[in-house]
Amino acid sequence: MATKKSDKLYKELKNEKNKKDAPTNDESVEGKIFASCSFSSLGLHPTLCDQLRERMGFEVPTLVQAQAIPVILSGRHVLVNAATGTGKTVAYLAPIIHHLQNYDHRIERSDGTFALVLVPTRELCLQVYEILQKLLHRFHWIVPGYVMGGENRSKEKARLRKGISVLVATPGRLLDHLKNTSSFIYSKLRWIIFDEADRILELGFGKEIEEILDHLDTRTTNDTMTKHSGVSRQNLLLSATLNEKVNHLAKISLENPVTIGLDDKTAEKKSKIESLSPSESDEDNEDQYPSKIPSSSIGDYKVPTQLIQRYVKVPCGSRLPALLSILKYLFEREPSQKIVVFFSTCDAVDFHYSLLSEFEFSFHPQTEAENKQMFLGCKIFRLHGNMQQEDRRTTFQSFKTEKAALLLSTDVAARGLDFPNVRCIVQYDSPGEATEYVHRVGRTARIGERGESLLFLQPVEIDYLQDLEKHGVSLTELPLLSVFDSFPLYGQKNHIKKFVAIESHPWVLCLQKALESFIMSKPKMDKSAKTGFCSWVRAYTAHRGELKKIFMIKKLHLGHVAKSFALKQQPSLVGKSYGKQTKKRKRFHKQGEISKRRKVSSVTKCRP
Ligand SMILES: Nc1ncnc2c1ncn2[C@@H]1O[C@H](COP(=O)(O)OP(=O)(O)OP(=O)(O)O)[C@@H](O)[C@H]1O
Repeated sequence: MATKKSDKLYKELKNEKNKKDAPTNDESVEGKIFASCSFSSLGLHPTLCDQLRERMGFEVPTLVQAQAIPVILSGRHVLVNAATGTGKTVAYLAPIIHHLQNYDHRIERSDGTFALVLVPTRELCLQVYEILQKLLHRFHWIVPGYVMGGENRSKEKARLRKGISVLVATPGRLLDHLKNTSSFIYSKLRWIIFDEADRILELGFGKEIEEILDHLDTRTTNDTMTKHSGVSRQNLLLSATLNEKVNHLAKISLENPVTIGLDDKTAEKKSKIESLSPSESDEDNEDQYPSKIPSSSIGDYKVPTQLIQRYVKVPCGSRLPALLSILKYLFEREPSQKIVVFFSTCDAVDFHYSLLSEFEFSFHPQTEAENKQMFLGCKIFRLHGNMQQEDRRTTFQSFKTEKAALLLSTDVAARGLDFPNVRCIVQYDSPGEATEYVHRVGRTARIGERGESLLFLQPVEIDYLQDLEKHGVSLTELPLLSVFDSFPLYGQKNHIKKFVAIESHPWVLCLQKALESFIMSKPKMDKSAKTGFCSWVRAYTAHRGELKKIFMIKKLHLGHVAKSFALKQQPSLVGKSYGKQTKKRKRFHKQGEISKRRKVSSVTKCRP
């Protein structure tokens, strides 16, 4: 029951942030989303422009589209780095469709695949495929298709045999078909696009990508030559966080690429040109377009300028009541919205999903039983990599169409997914790498819309803010006590001392107690909480590099971690089962399964 007082607090925070972020003249270009030109002035075919307007509702191109489309039309290899939600998908699909529909001889299914879009996740694969379908509505002879993990191989083989002109794929399954589906024709392949290129590599697909490039005979033998002959090839790499990790991929797949958005000065210059004709864009300016990602791009990541980014400092033992209170507060402030909460593991998603779907609470204990109601009244979804493919697909589609809902997810939803009307991103478990922070928050504030994000940090993790700062990302604090104060307890508003600690706030104590009783009364939930706890601890110890110094399990009180899963047990009790699992794992490793297991666990964490 968020009150007017807290609404006022929110508005004040927002105004403060807006004042701070009000664009100066210099920044206005950066904050701008749309270009002041038309799709047709970029050189796209009139039918495609009609399609963009009528079917997609796109009147004018975004800035990145205005910059990228002419260059891609010109046939140059391209690296695109632009903030999340700025329209990169259409930026690469539109020029490809333009060329395909323009061929002298209409392309046929028997010609096989002309364009290949590689994406890191299944959901992104489906999303790109759907956009492709819309764009191809009037070009029925150009056939879109997809292949991805979790789908029926034989059905995919049959579709490939018939012929797919533009194929969207996840790397593993694509490689499988390249090796095993002899009827898959790709001799006329002209485009390879790596959407979310850095993530494809982070997920450990580097080897697969090299093998794919070898199969497609498209790997560069040196900086300027490709092995293939005949069809001219054009490769494109895109992400909001292209960084030095992509250099190797860029080197082996791109020839003299044009870089868009990597160097702010170049981007600004290009944005002023806006409608650049293909002939003006290329060869003469080769020096301007290095094949290596410039180091200036490595420091700062681009987040949407209108995004309000905040953090809350929450002691470990109060994390769960804090999460529930914030979610309730956000939905009461704006009932018709969507919120995504990110967790570090599949088990943590499952636990919180069951909890939030079942937890009832009485805000007026005097009349307890009859007055119990669901703590959150909204629809709740979950998404992670251990779910059945069909459930993943249903969740993805349903959450897209819902007007108000909550999605609990692992990083499987962090990249590229475009859910309309998501107003807030909550990062309950910290993302680790700054790149993942950027992509997670990028699920809101898309295409110039408003959005806010909230990062949960424990007091011992506060240095993570400095790590984000290094990448040009700065956050302001949300005063959590004001959120708690907004909840009436025992039928009245709290009248508590002003500077009470979070963990001793009456609302927090009351909610924690109710949560613990609830978990104790449900053996299934109790089991799920313990599993969630164990995998959470494991994930916490998996932070890499510099982040290891910030996210140190040794600094945490495991009893408080257990509390954050509403577990009353002493940590030793829960710790025993964790210990047992660790021992079991060690035995398993000794039996020579180590490499296989590592692969599985990294998949569970990274491709969750
Ligand atoms: N020219 C346009 N006019 C209006 N809306 C557009 C335009 N181009 C794209 N969009 C919409 O903008 C949203 C974001 O597009 P898209 O998913 O391609 O962004 P992105 O830059 O790839 O984001 P991410 O980096 O998160 O993958 C989508 O809902 C898309 O339909």
